[in-house]
Amino acid sequence: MSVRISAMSVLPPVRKDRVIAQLPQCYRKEAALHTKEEFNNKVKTACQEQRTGTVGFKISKVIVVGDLAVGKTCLINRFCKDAFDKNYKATIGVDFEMERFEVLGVPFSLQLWDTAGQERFKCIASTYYRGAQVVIIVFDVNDVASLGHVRQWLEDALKENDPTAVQLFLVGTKKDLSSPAQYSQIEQDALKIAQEITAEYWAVSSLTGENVNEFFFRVASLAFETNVLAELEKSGTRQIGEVVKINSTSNNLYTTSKKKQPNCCQ
Ligand SMILES: Nc1nc2c(ncn2[C@@H]2O[C@H](COP(=O)(O)OP(=O)(O)OP(=O)(O)O)[C@@H](O)[C@H]2O)c(=O)[nH]1
Ligand SMILES: [Mg+2]
Repeated sequence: MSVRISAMSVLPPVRKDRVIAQLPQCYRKEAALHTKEEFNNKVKTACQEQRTGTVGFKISKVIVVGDLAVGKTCLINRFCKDAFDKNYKATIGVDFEMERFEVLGVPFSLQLWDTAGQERFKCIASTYYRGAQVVIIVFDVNDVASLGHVRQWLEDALKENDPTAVQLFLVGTKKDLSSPAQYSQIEQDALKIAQEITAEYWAVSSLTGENVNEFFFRVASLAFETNVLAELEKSGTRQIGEVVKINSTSNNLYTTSKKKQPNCCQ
């Protein structure tokens, strides 16, 4: 497909450690968006046959929300810069990072929006919530109150988005600071909340890096899978990447364009 080749030649190649060839597994089967071991077959075939349409050009918007100082910025910095700062510097409004991946041979990008948890910056931050395909709600596994505020963060994030089109993750941070006994206690509550709000649950440490890459790879993979499936659905019987024949009896294009677009990407 000529368009794809030209786009790939403009962009620098994706980093070797951002190449995803297998579906990364969930953290807890009890609270996962799905528990399949491999990428969806339709998705695999579409990628092999280069029938992924516009997915290769897409940038999925991911918003990261949660109480102040739970570790949102550190989580993003550990993944994007492999860095950790032990000093707290509040995020004012928002920051964002771009991460490029290659999933099943197809380029795919995440735009990670790091938002402020502090009340006084919240209204600035919330203006950036719109158009998110993924919402990551962060809490501190050593701070029960931050877990208690998860539903409020969810409500705020969903006010700006189509709840049916959003993939939700619940992430407990600072795992390095909790003892196994303390951790397993809060995990019970977190799993319950994750199930109730249909979120996938993860626990990480940005200090040690535990599960940070695994988590973001999982986010990229599930967002990618959803995008390809939406693209396949949109194309219906029409083959993505093929020339669409338009003639007087064909209203194929119009029916396609009337369909609801997935609420992702800007
Ligand atoms: N031990 C440990 N400390 C962490 C971890 N993640 C973050 N911290 C510390 O927690 C504090 C707050 O981290 P931030 O990432 O700035 O928190 P935030 O959620 O971005 O805060 P706001 O921007 O105000 O919303 C900092 O002092 C970090 O060093 C972790 O995994 N382990
Ligand atoms: Mg921050």
